[in-house]
Amino acid sequence: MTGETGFVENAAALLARVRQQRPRVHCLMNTVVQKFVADGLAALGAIPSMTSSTEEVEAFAQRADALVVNLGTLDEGRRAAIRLATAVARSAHKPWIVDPVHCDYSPSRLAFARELIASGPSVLRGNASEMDIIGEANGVLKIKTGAVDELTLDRHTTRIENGHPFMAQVTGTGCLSGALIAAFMAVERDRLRAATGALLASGIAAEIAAQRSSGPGTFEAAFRDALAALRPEDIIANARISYAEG
Ligand SMILES: Nc1ncnc2c1ncn2[C@@H]1O[C@H](COP(=O)(O)OP(=O)(O)OP(=O)(O)O)[C@@H](O)[C@H]1O
Ligand SMILES: Cc1ncsc1CCO
Ligand SMILES: [Mg+2]
Repeated sequence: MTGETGFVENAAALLARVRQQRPRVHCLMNTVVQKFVADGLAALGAIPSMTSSTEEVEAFAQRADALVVNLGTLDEGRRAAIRLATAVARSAHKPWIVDPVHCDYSPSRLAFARELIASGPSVLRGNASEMDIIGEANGVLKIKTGAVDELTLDRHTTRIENGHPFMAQVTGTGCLSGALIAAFMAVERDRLRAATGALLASGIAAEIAAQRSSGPGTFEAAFRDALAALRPEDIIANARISYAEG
C-alpha cells in the first residue's frame, strides 16, 4: 500500500517550509559527528548550533526552535547540559528528540536514556540494536532506522524504504537523521508528519547521491550536495512509503 492521504505531498511542502523558515536547531551532539551534522542541517536550510557548556546551554535551547539530544559521547558535563536543555524544551513546549546512541553498550547509558524518554521527548530515534533494548516509550514517536525506517506511534506504523546502503558506511547518517527530524518538527507540530518528511528527504537525497558516487567517501560529499539541491517534486516522485494499523 502506498499513499495515506496527503502524507507525501505534505512532506514535500515541509521541505519548502524548512527552506523558507530556516529553523534554529540546537544539537547536543556527539563529538564524532558534529561537523557532519551541522553541515547536513545547513545544506537542508536549517541553522545549527552545538554548544554543550552548562553555562550557556539553557540560553541556546531557549533561542532554538527544536532540540536534538544525542548520547554518543556522554560524560558528566554532557549529562548536566542535557538535563538543563531538556528542561527548557519542556517548559517552552519546544519539540525535542532523543538519539540513544550505544545505549546497548552500557547499563548506565541505558538508564540515562530511559530517564530522558520518561521525561517526554517528542521522538526517539535509534538503530535496531538501540531501539530493541529500550523497549516501551509511552507517548513518544518511536523510530527504528535501517534499510527500512519504521515509525511507530500508538498502533500506527509507517515504513519508509528510501535510502542507500552507503548510508550505513558513513558514520553519522543516523545522527544527522535525528537532527533533520528536529528541523522538520520546528516547522510542523504533527511529529509523525515531520519525521516522515525528514526521513523521506534524507533517504531520497541519499538515492540521488549514490548515483553520482563510487563509494562511501564520494557519497558523503554527494549526499550533502543532494540535500542542498533536493526539490519538493523529488520527494513526490521518489517516495517509497507504506502504512499499517495494529
Ligand atoms: N542498508 C540500508 N539501506 C538504505 N538505507 C539505510 C541502510 N542502512 C541505513 N540506512 C539509512 O541510514 C540512516 C542511518 O541509519 P542507521 O540505522 O544506520 O543509524 P545509526 O546506526 O544510528 O547511524 P550512526 O550512528 O552512524 O549515525 C537512516 O536514514 C537509514 O534509513
Ligand atoms: C562511532 C561513534 N562513537 C560514539 S558516537 C559515534 C558516531 C555515531 O554513532
Ligand atoms: Mg546511531
